Amino acid sequence: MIIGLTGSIASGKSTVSKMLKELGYPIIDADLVARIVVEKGTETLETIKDIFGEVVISKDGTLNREKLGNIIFSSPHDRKQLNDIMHPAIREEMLRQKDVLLQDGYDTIVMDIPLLFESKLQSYVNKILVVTVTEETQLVRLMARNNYSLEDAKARIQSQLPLSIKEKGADAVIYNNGTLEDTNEQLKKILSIWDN
Ligand SMILES: CC(C)(COP(=O)(O)OP(=O)(O)OC[C@H]1O[C@@H](n2cnc3c(N)ncnc32)[C@H](O)[C@@H]1O)[C@@H](O)C(=O)NCCC(=O)NCCS
Ligand SMILES: Nc1ncnc2c1ncn2[C@@H]1O[C@H](COP(=O)(O)OP(=O)(O)OP(=O)(O)O)[C@@H](O)[C@H]1O
Repeated sequence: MIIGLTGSIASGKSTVSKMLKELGYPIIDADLVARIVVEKGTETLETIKDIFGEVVISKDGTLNREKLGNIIFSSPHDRKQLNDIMHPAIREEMLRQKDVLLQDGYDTIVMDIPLLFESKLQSYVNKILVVTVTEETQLVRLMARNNYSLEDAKARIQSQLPLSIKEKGADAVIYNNGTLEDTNEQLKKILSIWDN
């Protein structure tokens, strides 16, 4: 079974992903894959440089993530351009990692895909698990974790589909406003139902 783990920025995907890893599930992390495909020397990074200019490349030749993030999170047009460049490479690498895990004998794999709904990847997974929080909780945690201003935090939240829509498209929802123990209990209950 392929579980698609998603939510929105700072809703708690990585937190739940860590819990899944501790329970022995292999994880394919789209955000990590998104870092692999733009490593120094990749074709994808060259294309990003051609489109967005040297301004998004640091002195050591690596991607200046903060500069590119500031550009794309405030411009839907630039964000679409970046997605068109990066998403095919991300999908290819995620599917490669999935095949390796299936060959290694895993029968349940977790794909942590923040943009599962935005990129219409529902057909890549068998079950969709959405981690959701209230907007207030999301803002507070995002600003605390990344030291973003309220404006930057809101720009990033608004660059993704609302959690209310994702909850409707989920096979199961984890409400992550409480304690980590509470979230863990919800996760284990969902897995016990799915694993039967
Ligand atoms: C623009 C980049 C370089 C900024 O890097 P930075 O380290 O500052 O942010 P990070 O990667 O941790 O992403 C922050 C949050 O934004 C989300 N996010 C990333 N890209 C996008 C996007 N194109 N649209 C909406 N949300 C996004 C991430 O899932 C995460 O929740 C980076 O976000 C990126 O490469 N984005 C394009 C690739 C992508 O779409 N990744 C999502 C995989 S599903
Ligand atoms: N139940 C919780 N109680 C308190 N803090 C939490 C809880 N869940 C997550 N957090 C904290 O909130 C922040 C966001 O959580 P996390 O990084 O798991 O979200 P995410 O969805 O993976 O975010 P991103 O999409 O940006 O990677 C982190 O600092 C995390 O430690």
